[in-house]
Amino acid sequence: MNIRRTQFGSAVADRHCDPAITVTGLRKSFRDVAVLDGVDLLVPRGSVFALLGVNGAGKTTMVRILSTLTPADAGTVTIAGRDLHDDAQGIRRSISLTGQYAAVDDLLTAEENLRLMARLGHLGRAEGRQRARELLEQFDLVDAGRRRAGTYSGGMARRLDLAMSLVARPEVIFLDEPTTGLDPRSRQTMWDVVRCLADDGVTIFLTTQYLEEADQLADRVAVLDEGRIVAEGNPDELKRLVPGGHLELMLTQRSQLETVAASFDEVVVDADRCTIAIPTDGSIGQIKALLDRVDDQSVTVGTLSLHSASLDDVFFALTDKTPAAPIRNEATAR
Ligand SMILES: Nc1ncnc2c1ncn2[C@@H]1O[C@H](COP(=O)(O)OP(=O)(O)OP(=O)(O)O)[C@@H](O)[C@H]1O
Repeated sequence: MNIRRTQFGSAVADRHCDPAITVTGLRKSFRDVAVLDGVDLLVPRGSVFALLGVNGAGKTTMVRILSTLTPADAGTVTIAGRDLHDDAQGIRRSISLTGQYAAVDDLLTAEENLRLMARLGHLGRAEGRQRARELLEQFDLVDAGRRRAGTYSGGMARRLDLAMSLVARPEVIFLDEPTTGLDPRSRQTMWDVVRCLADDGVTIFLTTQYLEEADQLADRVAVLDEGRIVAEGNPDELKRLVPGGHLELMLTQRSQLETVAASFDEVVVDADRCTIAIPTDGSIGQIKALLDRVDDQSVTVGTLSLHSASLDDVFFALTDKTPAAPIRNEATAR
C-alpha cells in the first residue's frame, strides 16, 4: 500500500521543545549495507519515545549508537546536553541501557546485584544500600530480594535488570525491546514501571516489536524503514495515516440502513447489528460532513462511535509487509 509518509508536528521541527535526545543525519553501514541512512530525531525531555521497525530495520543499531556502544559513520547526536562525539563519557554517566537479555548475575541475589551496581557507580556504601532498598520496593522485588536471581522468572529478571540500570538515576533510559518474551501479565507490570519512570520525568527511548506497547506507552512513535524514519508522530496522528478508521452508526430501524448506505460510495452494512460503518480519516471536518449527510436522510441514529485504524495497520502500510485490513467487506458492502 502506498501511503503518505510524514511527520506530524514533528518534534524535529519544534525548536521550542526541551530535547533530551537530538539526532541529525545519522548514518551507519555494515560493509556496504546502509542500516541507518540519514536519521533525524528529536526526543523531548521527560517523554516516552518508541522506535518501531521490522526485524533488521536497525533499531538495535540505533540504540547502540545512542548509548555510545557502536560508533556512527556520520551525523550528530546530543544526549542530555552532551555531544556524542565530544563527551561520550559524560553521556554514559547520564544514561542507562536495558536490552532484551537481562544482564543480571544469576549467582547473586537481587539485593547483591543492585549493591554491585551501586559500587560500580561509585555510590557510598550507605547510599548504595538505601538505593537498593528503594529499587527493590519500586520494582516489587522485596520478597525475592534475598534469593539468587537465577531462580527468578523472566519477568522478575527483566525488572531486576531495569532496576539495576536505574541505580545511578539516569536522565535517559534506553529500553531495547523491554518486554520481548514476557507473558502478558509481566508485560503489563513492565509497562507500569515504565509509566512510573516517565511520570518521574525520566526520558525513555524504547524499541519494540509490539505495536500495542508503543500505543500504550509512547508520547511519540517513529517508524524506521530501509534506514530512514518514514513516519513520526503521536500514536493517534499515525493512525490517521491509513485507512481503517470509520464512523459506526447504529440505527434504530433496520429498514433505514439502505437509505443511509445509498448516500455513500463505500460503506459496510451489518444488518444483524443494524449498523453501518463509513470510512473516515478522523478529522473533525470530514466527520461533520458525514454526519450532515446522514442527517439529511432523516433517519434515527441510536448510537455512533468513532473507530481508529490500529498502529498495526500503520506499521504494515508503512513497511509494505502486509496490506492493511480494508474496511470494505465485499460480502456486506453495497
Ligand atoms: N556488527 C554488525 N556487523 C554486521 N552487520 C550488522 C551488525 N550489527 C547489525 N548488523 C546488521 O544490521 C541490520 C540491522 O540490525 P539491527 O539489530 O540493528 O536491527 P533491529 O531492527 O534491531 O532488528 P531486530 O528487531 O531483529 O532486533 C541487520 O541486517 C543486521 O544483520
